[in-house]
Amino acid sequence: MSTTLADYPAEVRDAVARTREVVSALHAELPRWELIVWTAGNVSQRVPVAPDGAPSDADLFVIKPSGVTYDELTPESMVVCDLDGNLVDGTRSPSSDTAAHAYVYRHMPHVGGVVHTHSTYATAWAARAEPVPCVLTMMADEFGGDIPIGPFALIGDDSIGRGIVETLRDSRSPAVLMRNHGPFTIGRDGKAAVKAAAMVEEVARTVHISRQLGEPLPIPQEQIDSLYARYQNVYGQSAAATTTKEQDA
Ligand SMILES: O=C(CO)[C@@H](O)[C@@H](O)COP(=O)(O)O
Repeated sequence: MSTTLADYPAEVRDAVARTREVVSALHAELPRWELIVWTAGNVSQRVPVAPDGAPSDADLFVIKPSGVTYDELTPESMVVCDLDGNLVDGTRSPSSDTAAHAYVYRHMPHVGGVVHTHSTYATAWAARAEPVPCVLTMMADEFGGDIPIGPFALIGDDSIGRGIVETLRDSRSPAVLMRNHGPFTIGRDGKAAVKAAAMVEEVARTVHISRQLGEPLPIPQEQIDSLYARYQNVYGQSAAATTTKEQDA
């Protein structure tokens, strides 16, 4: 007997409804940042079922319905699956990458969001199976080093998800370029994964253009580490910055 959303407590059903709104809105970011053509991309976000929000294999996730154009997407059209990729709620078939997203959520509990695109420059690097070298401070900030290449894998079973996890498990990068296919990104939530998808396309383009006119210069590892630590822990509206402003007020 398959599980349906009605089998979950009201708190989970409410969390699913909120996550449908988030994931539906995040899909508009893919055409906004020119990361996709037609329907060639998808976003998902984990829905923890534990009352304390701790991730577990019992979690659900919300993902795009397969083959639906972004202007047709609504929160109600989003599909809910369990971490085995089984349909829990939805009137349409889930994304063809559902198994890959589910595998990532099962094997990387810290991951709350997954994105897949075929963005042009990142996919061009994937076609050559060449990692994007860390030659920009923005790469050190967001990726902590080179952007790695994952193995060639056919769509539809755990192959792609296994390749994503095996590649990213020991990497600081939130992005992997699956050989001959394109980028998959991860994050603490869907928004973080969409950001990584936008950033991987941006740096893939910049490094491509730079290499047309010469060899980009490497950044020493200790500088990469310093840039990564600052960006991940201090950049933006960090608590430290806010506290300082309050003290000065
Ligand atoms: O790469 C592929 C198909 O080869 C898919 O990721 C892409 O077409 C998006 O599929 P969905 O519309 O999410 O099922």
